[in-house]
Amino acid sequence: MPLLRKLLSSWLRMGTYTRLFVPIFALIAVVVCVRYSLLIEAEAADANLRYQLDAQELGDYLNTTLKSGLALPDRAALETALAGALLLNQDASAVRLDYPGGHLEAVRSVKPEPTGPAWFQALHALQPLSRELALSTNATLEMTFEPTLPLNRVWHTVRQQAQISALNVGLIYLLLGLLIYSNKRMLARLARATDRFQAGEHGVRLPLRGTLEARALAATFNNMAQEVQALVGSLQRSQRQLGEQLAQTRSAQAQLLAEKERIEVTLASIGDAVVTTDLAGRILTFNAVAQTLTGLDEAQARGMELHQAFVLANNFGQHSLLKAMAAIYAGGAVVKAGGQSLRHLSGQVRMVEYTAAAIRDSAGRVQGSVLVFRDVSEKRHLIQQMSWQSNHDVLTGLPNRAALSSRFEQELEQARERQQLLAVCLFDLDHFQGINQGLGQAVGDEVLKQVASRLHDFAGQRHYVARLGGDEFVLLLPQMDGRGAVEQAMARLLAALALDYQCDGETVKMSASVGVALYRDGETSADQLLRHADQALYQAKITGRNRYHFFDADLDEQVRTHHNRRTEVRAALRGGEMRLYYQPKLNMRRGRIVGMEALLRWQHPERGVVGPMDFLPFVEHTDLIVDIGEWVLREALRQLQSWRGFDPDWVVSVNIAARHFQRNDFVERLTAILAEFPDVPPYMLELEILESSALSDVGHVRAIMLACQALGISFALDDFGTGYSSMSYLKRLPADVLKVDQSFVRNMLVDRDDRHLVSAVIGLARAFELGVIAEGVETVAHGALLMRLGCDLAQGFGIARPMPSAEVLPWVSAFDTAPVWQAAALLPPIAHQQSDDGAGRAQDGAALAG
Ligand SMILES: Nc1nc2c(ncn2[C@@H]2O[C@H](COP(=O)(O)OP(=O)(O)OP(=O)(O)O)[C@@H](O)[C@H]2O)c(=O)[nH]1
Repeated sequence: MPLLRKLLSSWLRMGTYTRLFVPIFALIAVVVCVRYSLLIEAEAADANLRYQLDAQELGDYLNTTLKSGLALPDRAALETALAGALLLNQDASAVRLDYPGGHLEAVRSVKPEPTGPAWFQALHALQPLSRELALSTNATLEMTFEPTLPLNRVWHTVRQQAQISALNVGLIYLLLGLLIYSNKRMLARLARATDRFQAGEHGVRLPLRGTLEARALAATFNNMAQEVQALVGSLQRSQRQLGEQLAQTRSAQAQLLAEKERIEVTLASIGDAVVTTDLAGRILTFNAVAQTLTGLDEAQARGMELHQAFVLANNFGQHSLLKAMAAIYAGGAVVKAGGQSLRHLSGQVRMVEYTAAAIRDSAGRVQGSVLVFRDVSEKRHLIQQMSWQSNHDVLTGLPNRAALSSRFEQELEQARERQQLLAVCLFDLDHFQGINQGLGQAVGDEVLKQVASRLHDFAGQRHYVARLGGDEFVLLLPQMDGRGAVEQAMARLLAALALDYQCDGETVKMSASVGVALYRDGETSADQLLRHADQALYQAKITGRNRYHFFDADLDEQVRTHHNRRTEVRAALRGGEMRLYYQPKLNMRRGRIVGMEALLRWQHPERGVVGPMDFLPFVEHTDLIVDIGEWVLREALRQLQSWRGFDPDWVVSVNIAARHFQRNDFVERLTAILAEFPDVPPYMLELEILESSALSDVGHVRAIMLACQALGISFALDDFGTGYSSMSYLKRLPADVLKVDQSFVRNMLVDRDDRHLVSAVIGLARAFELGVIAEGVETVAHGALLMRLGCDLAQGFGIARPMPSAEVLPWVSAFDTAPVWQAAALLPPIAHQQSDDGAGRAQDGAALAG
């Protein structure tokens, strides 16, 4: 029993298919055993019956057959009969005849082999037979039978049946197996789909195929999956919504927290004092500034009534505060008050302004109040300071332009009413820029202060002095007795201003120029008077400085013209009407163009091309010349950028005005301009400065030249020979090239002095190892003489006129060194001391040119 239970329990643990197969197999085995034991039994019985009958029949046959042989007795016949008996019955193994004449025996020599297996033989379903027959004539016949053949037949039948059965069973198992396999596959698909579904793939579906059951199962699964998917979808949606709501709530919470924190931090760090109270006026919060301004800390202040902590020094202020707070608690509007004196715990009083407002809940009900106040003592002070500054010049302490303007109106009004003389004197220091540049800004400031002080001392109570800005001052002299008195005053003042200035232990020399405009009567404005004084000042400046000049109505027109011209030139520069023309520079001996001189032209919309002499004089003493110079530099560099590919050895020279060149920031700005054209090497640029401009401050000019040369730029001294420079000056100026002025070159063929001068300049250049170029070469004869004097470089109308940039390259390409130049180059040089003779020979050159 325990074994049976054990078997049952292990069977129950098996899979469905194994569980199904085991009983079927057992059942089939039992059926097969029963069926084949019955079959073997039936077949053996049948075979036994036939076996017995065959033995019986053989006995009967031999009884009959042997009778005649025994009667004779014929031994041979008997033997034949016995042998035939073995042939007739295959089961008979031996036949023995005993008769009175002897005995005979026939034995089967080859016994049949059993075909069945050993176990079958062991069944002994048929036994060997032995029969004895008593024949008539005292003879006995003994027959022996072996059941081998009938048993083989039984085994044959059983085996055949077994094969058929095995085939049947095999087929049944196969079909069953197929059925089970397809079910198993379906279940596996279901299991996979279920797993995927479980893993979150809610869109998974089973294909509707296979057996009816499989399709039904797939449909059921699919329906279920669909419903679950819909369910999960809606669950996820609600979860998402919930999540979003949660996130919103959290973010709102975070915002609220941040807001709260911000408010707290703001309250703590705000520059204003903030106090909040409840409806009874008791303090709830008291920020850091409130604590500083009142001297109370928060713990002390909390719970106090507002007016006990926020104590206003005067009774009226305190009373107004109480009234305002009562109105606010009753729902009143915001109250602002300025100029209140707040008493600190220490007794100190500060100026404050405050704003009080109600704090309301969401329904609009008043919950308390907030009082914001700030210390305005500093602000007041600042306002006072600003008001002073708005009317005064900070450096000198004198009234400024704004203050002057209102005072000027008053003085003018008074002069008009009383018919008195009012003198408007505009002072400008002479070459003040030089003080800044040479001695520094601080010394410049000090000089300005001392000038202001001297003017102020002179002005006293009666007159009025103001600083307009820079180094310009205005002095108003009201109630003057006449032009003579003004002249005397000016002379005295200029003398006072020309006295030495002591700055930081240094003695500074400085003078001033004054422009004076007089108001006698009539309708004129302060602005106009100042303009007139300005024009007079201009005259004082151009007539030598350190002097006064009275406004002259005749000159007014001329100045006005200058002013208009300046305006026009400025507009032309801005409007893009300026052009650069280029004049080629030729190495006459080599017949090669070595560069260009960039020359400024104004492409006037009405007047056509205007030369620089017609407009530069109006602007050369103004900063406009700097703008023009920088435009020229940029334009020349832009042009060089495109010519670089044509000839990288060209040098383009640009004229720089003295005012531009001597500016403090010249090198800095030039560096910046060069940086805008990184493809142009600085050695392609040459700056031409007038010899005369270089003479004004050799030290300064030299420093600028050296700084530019460090950048790679070269220098030419223009119009050389006209500036009367001394050798020592020339020695100090690091020029690269001297440019012989065209006025000498032009006349050198006919004027001996000029020829001497040209020769001297060339000799000077040689002595100082400088390059030399001659301008004004109008004929080949000029060139020939220059080459003979030792100057191979030249420019002038004889080579080419200045031309627009677009014409330069075609001109250079077409330029052909005429044979006359080459012939001239072959002429022998003239020794400098022999230049007189050379002139004669120069005539040969002229002849050649002709
Ligand atoms: N130290 C100092 N310099 C100033 C101040 N305001 C302007 N400047 C300089 O004053 C100079 C005024 O120069 P200008 O009047 O144009 O020229 P200048 O050298 O006096 O030459 P002229 O007037 O033609 O004689 C400029 O260089 C200004 O930079 C200042 O407050 N302090």
